[in-house]
Amino acid sequence: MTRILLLGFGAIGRQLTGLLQPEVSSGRWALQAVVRDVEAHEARGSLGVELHSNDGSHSNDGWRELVDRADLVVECAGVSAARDLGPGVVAAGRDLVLTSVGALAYPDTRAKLLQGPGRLHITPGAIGGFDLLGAAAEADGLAAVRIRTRKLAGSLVQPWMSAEEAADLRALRPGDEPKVVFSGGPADAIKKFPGNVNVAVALAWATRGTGDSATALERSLQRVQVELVADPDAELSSHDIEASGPAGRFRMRFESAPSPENPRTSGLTAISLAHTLRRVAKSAPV
Ligand SMILES: NC(=O)C1=CN([C@@H]2O[C@H](COP(=O)(O)OP(=O)(O)OC[C@H]3O[C@@H](n4cnc5c(N)ncnc54)[C@H](OP(=O)(O)O)[C@@H]3O)[C@@H](O)[C@H]2O)C=CC1
Ligand SMILES: O=C([O-])CC(=O)C(=O)O
Repeated sequence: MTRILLLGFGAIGRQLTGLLQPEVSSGRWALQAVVRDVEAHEARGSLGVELHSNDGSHSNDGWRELVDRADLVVECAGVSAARDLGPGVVAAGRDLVLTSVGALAYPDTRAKLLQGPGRLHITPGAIGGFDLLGAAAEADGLAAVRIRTRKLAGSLVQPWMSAEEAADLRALRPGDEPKVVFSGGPADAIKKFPGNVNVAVALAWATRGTGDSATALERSLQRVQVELVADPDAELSSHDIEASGPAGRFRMRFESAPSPENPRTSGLTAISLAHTLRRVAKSAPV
């Protein structure tokens, strides 16, 4: 039996649990999750997942023990949790699947996550086409890579925004002009919008090309251009990717149904994560 430990059990963790029922109900995989408030999660329904607390009252030893007992750890909690707890997972020799890929934009976290001995797996999440983009980048075939993400204005309000900025976003109504809330590189974007632009860092990862992963990603993060748009007419989140260079010109658009539990998260993220887990489990018995 493969023991999978989820870090976080929100919209993605819960949808993922449903998607993994074939493996779970056949007894091949067992799921545990680390949450901050076990009672609150039990009230929402534990979906057959064994819940453990990470509310700060438990010693780090409790978390470490869970990691040691797991075959694979899957982060789906957020950039901050990924930065705090991810490095310890790979240092303990466990494989880690990262959903909050934005954690890789921080040089210190990136170095630790890529250091091993546990292996780091990146899920493409709410976007795709990484096979094509990765191949083109490896052949030095890309000179420019852009992503434009559109989301409902309310889902882009951040704690650091002034009351006026937040109110302006919330006041956007269908028919109003879309508002560009960020334009720049993925590293700055993820600092400002940690729950919205993990895809931009994942795109940089996919197009890093060859060579040492940390250095290649650093270069790739400089190349990717991000635009984040509050779109009052958006019914779904969308991601438009354009990559061009000697290999050609590639355009892709992703518009997935929202997560059933969190309208700011694309439902494709958990679907993609389930696929990543199956691929990881097949490539190496964890
Ligand atoms: N790569 C991609 O394409 C995408 C990546 N993401 C990433 O996935 C993350 C999760 O998304 P989603 O499931 O929609 O978000 P949710 O807010 O629905 O769920 C996140 C869960 O993680 C829990 N959590 C946060 N920190 C910790 C911690 N230290 N220990 C234990 N649990 C913790 C939260 O607990 P609590 O309820 O106590 O707050 C919450 O239940 C996003 O923040 C984003 O970083 C999201 C969308 C796409
Ligand atoms: O779910 C999405 O559409 C993308 C997202 O939030 C992220 O990349 O952080």
